[in-house]
Amino acid sequence: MEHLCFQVLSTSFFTPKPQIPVLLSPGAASIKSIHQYRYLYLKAMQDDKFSTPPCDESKVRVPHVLTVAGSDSGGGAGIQADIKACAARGVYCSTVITAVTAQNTVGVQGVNIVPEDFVAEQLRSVLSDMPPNVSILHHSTKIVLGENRHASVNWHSENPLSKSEGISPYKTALVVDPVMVSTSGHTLAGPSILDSFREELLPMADIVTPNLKEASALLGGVPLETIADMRSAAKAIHDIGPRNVLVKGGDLPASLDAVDVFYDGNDFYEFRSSRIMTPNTHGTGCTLASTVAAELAKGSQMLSAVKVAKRYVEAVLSYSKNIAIGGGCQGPMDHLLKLKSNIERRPFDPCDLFLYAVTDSRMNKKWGRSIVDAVKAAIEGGASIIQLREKEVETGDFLEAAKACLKICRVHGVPLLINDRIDVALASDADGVHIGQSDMPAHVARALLGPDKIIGVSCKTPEHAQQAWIDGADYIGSGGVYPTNTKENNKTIGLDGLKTVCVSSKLPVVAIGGIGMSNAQAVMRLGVPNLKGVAVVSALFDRECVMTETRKLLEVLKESTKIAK
Ligand SMILES: Cc1ncc(COP(=O)(O)OP(=O)(O)O)c(N)n1
Ligand SMILES: Cc1nc(C(=O)O)sc1CCOP(=O)(O)O
Ligand SMILES: [Mg+2]
Repeated sequence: MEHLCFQVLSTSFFTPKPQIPVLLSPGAASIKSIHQYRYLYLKAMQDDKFSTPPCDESKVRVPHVLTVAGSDSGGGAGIQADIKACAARGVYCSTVITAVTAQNTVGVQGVNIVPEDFVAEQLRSVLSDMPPNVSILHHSTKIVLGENRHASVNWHSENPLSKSEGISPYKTALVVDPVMVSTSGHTLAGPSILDSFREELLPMADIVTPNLKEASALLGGVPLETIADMRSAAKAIHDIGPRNVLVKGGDLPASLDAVDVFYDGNDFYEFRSSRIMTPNTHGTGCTLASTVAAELAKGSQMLSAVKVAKRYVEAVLSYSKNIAIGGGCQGPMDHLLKLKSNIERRPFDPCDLFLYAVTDSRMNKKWGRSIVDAVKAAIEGGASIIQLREKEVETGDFLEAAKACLKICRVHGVPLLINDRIDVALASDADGVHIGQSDMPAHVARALLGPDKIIGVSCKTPEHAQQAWIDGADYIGSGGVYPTNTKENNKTIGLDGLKTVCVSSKLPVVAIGGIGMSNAQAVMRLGVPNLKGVAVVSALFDRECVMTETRKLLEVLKESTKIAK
């Protein structure tokens, strides 16, 4: 049986309804299925039964891609790639499975094609209930044209919908990514299937995204070796009927960059990205098409959708270039890079607050040391968490310092927080922030930083502490326990004030303000269970040797825990 895998994205251009992207990604189904799909889809567009159910104003509609695709048991391509790419791009993805493959990084061990009727049933299920709410409905289908590909060759003439006025199938845009030749070089479609592909699918497509080999196959085997060849190919494929063509040049010989050529029928656009040397390229085609679908689902125009998809695939490839999944020669990518970077971070442990070193730009200047040197020394001395409190440093320098400090902190497993500056924390990917009562509200910081980053909030009263909990803080900094010269006009709350804050909250607390060798034990002996440590500036950094002072303070703190026991 000859197979032609292709990836299709369809977008409705019914006016005044917004676009509906539909992505067709690698998988298996018969040609009949795509016609059934289009029939159902078009029906959904006009039939009351399928029309969007009422949605009350308070509910939020999400962009939705329906992927009709094959399952890749290895998780790198097909349905799995589409779901992950859509999730990563913030788009809901429902699925119709057209084939189940047994495959891994070594190869494909088996394919089990889902019966056509059951593909159609899945389509009906999704389309009838999760419906053509036209502004957000997206479909994604990856199909293999099977033996019975001729079954619906005359679909257009047979299907009354295709002829009825205003419901031309051409009003539903379709993007086709032909997977005739896989990234691994396997030919997935024989020559006889190409006619049906050219005659039936390309003319319906709004974008077709072949790689070089596929573009060549579509054009009867013309050699494609230069960017000029790619332009000619894009134009020739465009002449077959799709509204837009993206010829992917990943395999272009003698090119340092990966160059893709996009042609919209009027203009050519070249997308260049640096070539990422990695064996982990399985699923790039699916991912590109899924991302185009997802971006269209969000309302992008085609050119912007392609641009964003290119950037996303490049970022995923770069992130995944050294990951090891499976023992075969072509590994998958890891689409959820943003979530992944959060997983790599060690979760916050309240015991991290034990010896909390807070840097100070004036003190570093006074002692002629860089922020990075100050942080290194504090970590060597045993600081368990670092806060960069650099009030007088330019933003660019602060960011560079934060990135450099983060590298050191990660090596030692010490969390790095940024004082006040959510932007610097985000840009440097620091572990979190410390904010005060006059800084950005903690709930806003939480919304910006996401669920994983550490947020500390300064609290002088039980009310502050209660609000910090409500706002999603991870810990409280409470002080000034003693008078301090480091922070101007700081109100001293004393040990009693500290205790009041501690007992009014379940959040872990770190004490701050005027704390050093001479009084750290008194603070720790307060004996409230959620008081986890002391935060110190001048007693560490307004000293000649930061490492020695940190070490000495650590010993004092350890002593205090022994005494407490
Ligand atoms: C651990 C810790 N606790 C309290 C503070 C003070 O924060 P804030 O009130 O925002 O004052 P500034 O540090 O921004 O001057 C802190 N930085 N760290
Ligand atoms: C940054 C800061 N916040 C305080 C608060 O009371 O919230 S006290 C303070 C300064 C702490 O510096 P030192 O350890 O040199 O006294
Ligand atoms: Mg502040």
